[in-house]
Amino acid sequence: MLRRRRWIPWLRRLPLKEANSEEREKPKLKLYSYWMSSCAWRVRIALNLKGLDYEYKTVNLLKGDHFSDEFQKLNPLGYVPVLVDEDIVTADSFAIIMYLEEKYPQHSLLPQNLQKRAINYQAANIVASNIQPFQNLAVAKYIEEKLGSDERLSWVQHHIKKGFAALEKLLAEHTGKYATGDEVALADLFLAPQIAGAVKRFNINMAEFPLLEKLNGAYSELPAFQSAEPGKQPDAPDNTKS
Ligand SMILES: N[C@@H](CCC(=O)N[C@@H](CS)C(=O)NCC(=O)O)C(=O)O
Repeated sequence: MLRRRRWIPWLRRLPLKEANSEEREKPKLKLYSYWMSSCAWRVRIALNLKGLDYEYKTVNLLKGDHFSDEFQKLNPLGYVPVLVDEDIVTADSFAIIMYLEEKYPQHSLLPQNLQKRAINYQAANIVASNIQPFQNLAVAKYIEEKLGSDERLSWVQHHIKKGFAALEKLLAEHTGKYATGDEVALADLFLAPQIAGAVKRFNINMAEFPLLEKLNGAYSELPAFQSAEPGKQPDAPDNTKS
């Protein structure tokens, strides 16, 4: 005779319990980063703001780790940063931050106001598309080889100043304590590393860019920004540790 299974109410709770323990065992996020990389720095700020723990994987750009087959499987362009979240691999800081924003919506980086949101996209992309690519290691090295080291510096400075001048105008009517108001948003994650790098690495006089200089002061007081700084990273040389 076929015996009908008795419904045992507590069994219903089992899958939920399993899901919770799986959740706890989830591998941490992995960030492929290099201490000096301004692009990885943007993502480190996003991870900190969202309170996400991650494993730091060093890709030493000066030793050429980014040319290895292993790394190029993660990003065929061979650039840091790359984020691995279980089986999802994302390269490019903008793409990674948008991915984090969707998957981990806590501490949103996108203002509700559409105008502010659009300004955030624009300002972030001025840094990501119209400034940083001109100072990128590979490009700067190429300019130096072709034209010499003086030209390398003036090339980079020219593009930083052009971008900064545009940002000063763009943000003038939107800025508050941070780029587009009194909340930290997407643009700030791109501006902080770019301004700090301009001052420390490329000798830019920020007196020409008072709005950006003021923002830089505000960023330097935020713990999420501080712990993303190059000198705080595990692969930073001892003499740069802060
Ligand atoms: N658009 C990319 C750019 C990535 C990029 O240029 N990364 C730099 C470090 S900031 C890099 O890996 N450079 C290696 C090279 O130039 O060979 C992003 O935002 O992630």
